[in-house]
Formats: sequence, C-alpha cells, structure tokens
Amino acid sequence: MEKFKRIITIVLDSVGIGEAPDAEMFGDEGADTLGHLCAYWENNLAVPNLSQLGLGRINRPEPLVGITSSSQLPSFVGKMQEISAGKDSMDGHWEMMGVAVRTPLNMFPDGFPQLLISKIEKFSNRKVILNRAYSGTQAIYDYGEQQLAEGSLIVYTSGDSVLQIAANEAVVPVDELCRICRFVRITVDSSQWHIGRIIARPFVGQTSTNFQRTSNRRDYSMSPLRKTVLDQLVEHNVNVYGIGKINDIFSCRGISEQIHTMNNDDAVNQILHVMEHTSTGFVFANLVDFDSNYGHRRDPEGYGNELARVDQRLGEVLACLQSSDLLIITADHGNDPTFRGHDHTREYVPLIVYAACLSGGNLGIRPTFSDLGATILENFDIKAETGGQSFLGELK
Ligand SMILES: O=P(O)(O)O[C@H]1O[C@H](CO)[C@@H](O)[C@H]1O
Ligand SMILES: [Mn+2]
Ligand SMILES: [Mn+2]
Repeated sequence: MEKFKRIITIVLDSVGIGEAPDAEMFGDEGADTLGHLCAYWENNLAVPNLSQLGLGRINRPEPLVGITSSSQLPSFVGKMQEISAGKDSMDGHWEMMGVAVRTPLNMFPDGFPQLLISKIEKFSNRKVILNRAYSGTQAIYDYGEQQLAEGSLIVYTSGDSVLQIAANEAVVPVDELCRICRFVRITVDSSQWHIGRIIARPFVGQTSTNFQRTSNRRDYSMSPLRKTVLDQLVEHNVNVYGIGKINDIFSCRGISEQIHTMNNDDAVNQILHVMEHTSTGFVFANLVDFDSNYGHRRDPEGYGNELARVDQRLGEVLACLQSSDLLIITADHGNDPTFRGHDHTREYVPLIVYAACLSGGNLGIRPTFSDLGATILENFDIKAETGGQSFLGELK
C-alpha cells in the first residue's frame, strides 16, 4: 500500500473503553468510561459517526449499549493498553509519541512541601491557600471568595502528578498567573520534586455562585525525557500541527505550528482549518472538554451530550478527508463519569483507524500506546526507537 501523505490523530481526552489489566493497582477496577456512559444513556447516545467508524466493533467484555456492532466504513479498530506508570494526559500523549515514563512521578495528595510553597509565596508576593488534593471546581467554589478578597493563590493537586494554581483573573491577571506557573516549573525542574505538570487555572466571577473557569488554562509540562515521535517528524521535515493542549503537553517541542483552542468545538474548527490548508504532515489534536468539564465532574449527562456534539462534527472531518489521509481516533486515559472520586481512571483506550482506501479489519489489543507513534514514523519512513510496534503493515 502507498503511504499516507497526511495523518490526522484526534485524541478524545479521557474517552477510555474499559478497565486496563492493571486497573486494580490504581484503585480503578471496574472503571469503564464508554461502557458506563452508553449504559447510562441506554439506547439514546447519538454517536452515528463513531458507530460508522466501528466503535461498536472494538472487542470488549460487554458490548456498548446502543452502539451497533456492524459498521459501514472500512475502518480498522482495536484498543491500546498503557504501560506508563501514571494515567495523566502527559503520560498518555507521551507514550503515544514513543516516550513512556515507567518511573512514577511524585504526587502530593496531602500538600506540597512547605519549602516549595514558601518559594511560590516569595516569588509571587502572594499567599498560598488550600494546598492539597481537591476537585478544581470545588476548590474555587469553596475558596474562590477568599482568594478574590486576598489576592492569594489556590494551590491544589489531584490523583495525578500535577500542581495547579487557580486565581481569579480580576485580581491575578492571566499573564501574572502564567509567570508564576513558569517559575514553579523551573523551580521544580531544578529540584528533586519531579512533578509532571504545573497548570494555571484562571477563573472569573464575583461570588461562589457564579465563578467559572476560563479557556486561559495553561499547562507547563516537564520536557519529554527523550526524543518523541514529534521531534523525529520535525527533524525529518514532516510538519506537525499541534491543536489544543498538545503544545503544552510536549513543552513546545516537536511542533511546527501551535494552535491553541477555546473548547472542543473550536478544536474541530482548527482541525478542519488545517485540513483545508495543508495536504501533508501530522495533525495532532486534543479535545480536552470531555475530561475537564465532564469526566472530573462525574457528569455522565454532560459527557454524553458532548460526545454527541463532537460526533456530529466528526462528520465534517470525514467529509474533509482526502484519499491520501489516514484518520486515527483514540484517547489518552479514562475518566469514567460514573466512577467514585473525581480522578482519571486506568483504562484501555479505543483505537479507530480509517482511510477511504482500506478494506477494514481488527487491530486487536495493542500492548502499548507507542504502537501509534511507531506507525506514524513508519509511514513517514523514519527509523527511530519508540518502544512500540507499527501496525501500518496491517492496514489493508
Ligand atoms: O479538578 P480539575 O481542576 O479539573 O483538575 C483535573 O485536571 C488535571 C489535569 O487533567 C487532573 O489531574 C485533575 O486534577
Ligand atoms: Mn487527558
Ligand atoms: Mn484530567
């Protein structure tokens, strides 16, 4: 088969497809983002495009309620298992791009060390409040009024290796919050703390009843430990278009064009824009709203509505595909909106691969997300170690 001129990979952030074999180690046995979502919606989850792309053909213990197991499009489907020590977005995306982090990064559920907090307070000249694991929306609900009155910084974390700082845009301008987060990134990088991401979480509003987070969120990730598939592509003159938080997750490395987005709808607009204006390269897009607005909020109603909205827009992406394009749809981890707690869940992720020239088939269970990166490199004739096995040869 001829190689593809362009590969478009869309990451539906947190749309997992059932507990991974090691879910128990994460306290996530029984988690099943898509399975529980479909069951919650009974037969009313309207995802015709994902269904046509073979979502219901992915092998799993129980069929997805209401999703047809026959599909008209000749796609290849499967699921991928994560080998990274963590189950955060950074882990998932890095592993897809050939860099699995096998040593766990540090987590601080009971709060970050006083030394780090003091450094943040000294640099920012602002007081740090909260400092422990908390839901981000609950944090601004419970502490937002204090933060607004004091001009302090709400520092919190989760079940991931993240340090998040929430502050009202009215008292801590976004630029200043980002400057503080960059300072924390540099400070953490030159220490023993090993934290995956520092995240700026600006919000607006006057009282706890109307506080709202804004799209000015910024993630400051560690720099990838080794060369990623993205680095390899750019070095070999293959253009990489990073849409959504891709740029943040890869610490700006290996990306030819960085496209920030406001929400999932905007992300699809940007995908379509890039597709209309290029015909070669690697388009890598993340649709974060499933995770941040619905998964962490344990909101299956909102999650399903969002999946239906994105599904509808996938119709536009399909219509825009050229004959030399390969479309890949996957996810970076689970975040079951019906599960206990409010953290990511250790799950398989779906793997849907479509091009008009294919006859369709099954890719089985891929033992690492890195199979995706290996496939991309092979397609662009680049030889480099990813830790994964390319499935390019299986696409017929
Ligand atoms: O509760 P919110 O602020 O959405 O935070 C979530 O966002 C982080 C990044 O996905 C996760 O680690 C989790 O902490
Ligand atoms: Mn994610
Ligand atoms: Mn998340």
